[in-house]
Amino acid sequence: MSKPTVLLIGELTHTNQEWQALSSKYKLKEFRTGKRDQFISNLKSGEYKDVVGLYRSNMSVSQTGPFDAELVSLLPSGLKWVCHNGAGYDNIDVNAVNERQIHVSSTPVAVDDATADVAIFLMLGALRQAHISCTALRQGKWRGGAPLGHDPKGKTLGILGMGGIGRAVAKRAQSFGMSIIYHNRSRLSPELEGGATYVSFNDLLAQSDVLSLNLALNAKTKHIISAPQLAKCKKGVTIINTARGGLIKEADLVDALESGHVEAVGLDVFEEEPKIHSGLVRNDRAFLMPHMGTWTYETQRDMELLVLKNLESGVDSGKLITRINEQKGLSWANDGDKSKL
Ligand SMILES: NC(=O)c1ccc[n+]([C@@H]2O[C@H](COP(=O)([O-])OP(=O)(O)OC[C@H]3O[C@@H](n4cnc5c(N)ncnc54)[C@H](O)[C@@H]3O)[C@@H](O)[C@H]2O)c1
Repeated sequence: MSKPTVLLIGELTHTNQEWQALSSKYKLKEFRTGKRDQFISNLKSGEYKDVVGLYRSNMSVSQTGPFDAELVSLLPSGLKWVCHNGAGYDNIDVNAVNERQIHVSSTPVAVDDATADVAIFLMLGALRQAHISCTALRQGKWRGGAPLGHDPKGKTLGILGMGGIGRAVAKRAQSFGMSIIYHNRSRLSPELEGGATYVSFNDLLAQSDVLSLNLALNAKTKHIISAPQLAKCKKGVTIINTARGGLIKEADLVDALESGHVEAVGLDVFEEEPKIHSGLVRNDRAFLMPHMGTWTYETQRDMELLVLKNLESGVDSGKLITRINEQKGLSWANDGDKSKL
């Protein structure tokens, strides 16, 4: 029997050996570099017609563009497994893949600690308005007139989206002496809540001293924080976003920051990356990072390994380890015991 064919899209950084080792049981194809036009032409020419599973990532969007309805419609008819590197997968049209019954995995869990670390880093940086003193120091101005910052101790941290990362942020923030409230699609079990208090969305806005966004971006959550929600926040609130830029209407956030209603922000993600609203760049009370949530050796390797494990598990046993939420419970997408993460 011939070996199944799998396709790598984009580069691997830490697991090239593991990928090559798969050649013992699969035929390997690669599209590491190139552009969308070329990828589409390869699809149309039948170069990938035998591919049953593929590896892609948030980074490989620069090679193929998003897996939108156009691209999904051109994927080989025998393709069953799309294994995605990234906890967020807003660059995959979930309706289009579901219509074709293509199974999709992402990389939750592996990203939790590193992204939560960045959320805490941004929170402390924003509370201290660290941008001002760090910039002044390099300009030879020592503290440069930096204002006094704020301690996290005794403050209320509100978490919107209490999934893997939200819970990891909560755990860290508790050790700073913060009280934690959260809002989620559904209330968690006491075990998962870990001492955090479930509140309504409006109460979350009204009671948080620091508001951390930790939910996925989709049609329902786009601009979930814009002018009306910002108006409901406490005056002087600090806003942290490590999830996706499109959750916040950036122009409204800039207005609220300039008026002082929002005292400081800590942002890792932006509405039109890599473009950043000029009102954020010029504001000293904005502590900014260029989407570095999972940017560590250990986490990047763990994520790549998890994608390869999903690919193997899909192709070899017909089950994914970390299937995307939108496919859980669908009759054609049953992972049995495997979907436990
Ligand atoms: N900055 C980075 O580098 C980086 C790294 C990893 C993940 N992320 C982003 O972080 C997001 C969260 O990741 P995760 O692994 O914790 O996801 P997750 O699926 O474990 O958790 C998301 C939570 O949000 C909740 N939620 C969804 N819609 C909601 C709504 N309208 N209101 C309230 N809660 C809602 C869900 O119920 C779930 O509990 C990802 O979607 C991804 O976009 C960013």
